[in-house]
Amino acid sequence: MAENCRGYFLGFDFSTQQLKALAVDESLKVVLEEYVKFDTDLPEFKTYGGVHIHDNKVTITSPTAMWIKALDLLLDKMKKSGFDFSKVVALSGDGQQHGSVYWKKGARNKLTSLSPDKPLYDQLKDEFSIPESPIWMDASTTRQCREVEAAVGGAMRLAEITGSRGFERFTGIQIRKIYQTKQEAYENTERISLVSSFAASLLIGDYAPIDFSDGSGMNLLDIRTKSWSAEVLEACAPDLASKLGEPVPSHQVIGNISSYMVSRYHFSPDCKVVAFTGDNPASLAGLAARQGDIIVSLGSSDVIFLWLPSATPGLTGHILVNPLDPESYMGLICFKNSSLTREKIRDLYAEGSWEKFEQLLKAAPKGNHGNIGIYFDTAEVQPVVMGTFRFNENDEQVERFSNESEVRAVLESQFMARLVYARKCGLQIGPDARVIATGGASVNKAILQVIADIFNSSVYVTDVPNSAALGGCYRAKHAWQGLDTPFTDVVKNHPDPVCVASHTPGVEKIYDLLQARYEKLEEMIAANYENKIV
Ligand SMILES: O=C(CO)[C@@H](O)[C@H](O)CF
Repeated sequence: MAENCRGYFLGFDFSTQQLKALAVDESLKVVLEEYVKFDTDLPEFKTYGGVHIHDNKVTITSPTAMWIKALDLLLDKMKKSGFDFSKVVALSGDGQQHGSVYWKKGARNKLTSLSPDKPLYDQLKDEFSIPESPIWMDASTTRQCREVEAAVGGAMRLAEITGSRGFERFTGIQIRKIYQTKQEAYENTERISLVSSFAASLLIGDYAPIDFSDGSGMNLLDIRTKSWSAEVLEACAPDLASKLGEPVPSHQVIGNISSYMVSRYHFSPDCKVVAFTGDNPASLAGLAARQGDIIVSLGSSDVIFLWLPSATPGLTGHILVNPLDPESYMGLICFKNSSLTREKIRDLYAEGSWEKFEQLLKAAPKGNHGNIGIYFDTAEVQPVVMGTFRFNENDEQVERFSNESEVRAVLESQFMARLVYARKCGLQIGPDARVIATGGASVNKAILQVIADIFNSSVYVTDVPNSAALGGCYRAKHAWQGLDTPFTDVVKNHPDPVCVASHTPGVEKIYDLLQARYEKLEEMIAANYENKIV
């Protein structure tokens, strides 16, 4: 493929709260950034944080058609801004992991014959057998987790095959619930996409395949053979393989842009579309991460992930196929109570101001006088617990802290939890490890300082917070240049991460003790509350 093309590389990020587009030129200079925020730009869907939280508080979905309308809006905004679509030589993208889209019978006929005179939304909004897509925040499927684990020989066996034990948000588990509770709709479904492959389908004008990396977040893909595990599919729902299509390597060119996009937005008909993947695998690419880096993504979910040379599945966290090298892997641990929880504490105790939040944080000493607060506004991934729990230095439960202690407590407990689970996943943070922060909250230096102190490591950022969308650009460029070009060459102009926070000498004594208390207190609340919510 062309070496030094004079074109653009475009990346889409279908995340929980918004749809983003980023484009770079062949020197990796950003030439476009555009957004559609679901709650405010598409208020007719009445989402909060891009989602619908159902009355039982554990069923959480997003309207599939909202994502379609967001793409119409985004492309129109790009067109109005004068973006030259004809210069895009390759594109890719990502979607929030685990979410699923259910195309009803006959939808493919519509998808492959779209009229360029009308928006995608007008033509596709009624083509889904399940109009509300289950997404990664859902925690209503604990029973299905245990059923699928039992069917294949236990939690560890499921982890050995698919890289994870049964997790509530994982797609295969969600499909089992849909088969059990909406069987007619399931049988009226001709294709099940992930959010990533659904987005790619809108761009190629046909069903796009699921890639190995995002497919690793389904409890369905055998992460060693990179094919659907027949026994796990059977444990979830009948005739599932025909609805999923064949998975492909994440670097695969899956086709050219659709004639709809050429006619309506003047893309070049030769524009290549590279398989879309999950948002976290895309960030691994967008950060130009290397083995040894520890990525802390601070967004709607906080996620820790890292490049792994081999698969080491366990009962904590997840092993995914690496999006940049199908023979390598990616370790990942996800936490649901993240940015929205931090924002809630900011609104409750810091008058809604990050500046006030930072002042209060500094007013409380590191270690917070021994106060520990655990804030699970929505059922957490691990443990599956919901509620707010405050403990004083004597491990006595209390109703409330001072405002400054509430602020410090939410950050210290969140990042102690992240370290606890990362260690359970086998993560070792060596003296020269780079902790690279990304995501919306990575612009908040106060938060990064807490991470540096608790992780006992320096924290770096790059100046591109939209690492997932940027990962789409980089992956498109890699496929365009040809896979015999090492990815490190493709991203050689990527800005080096900059150290923005260093560990405070001596605080490890404080946090070693606090961390040990945190683990015991979390185990105690989990024992008392596990699964009481479903
Ligand atoms: O569930 C997650 C990862 O396993 C989340 O990070 C979602 O990908 C967020 F969209």
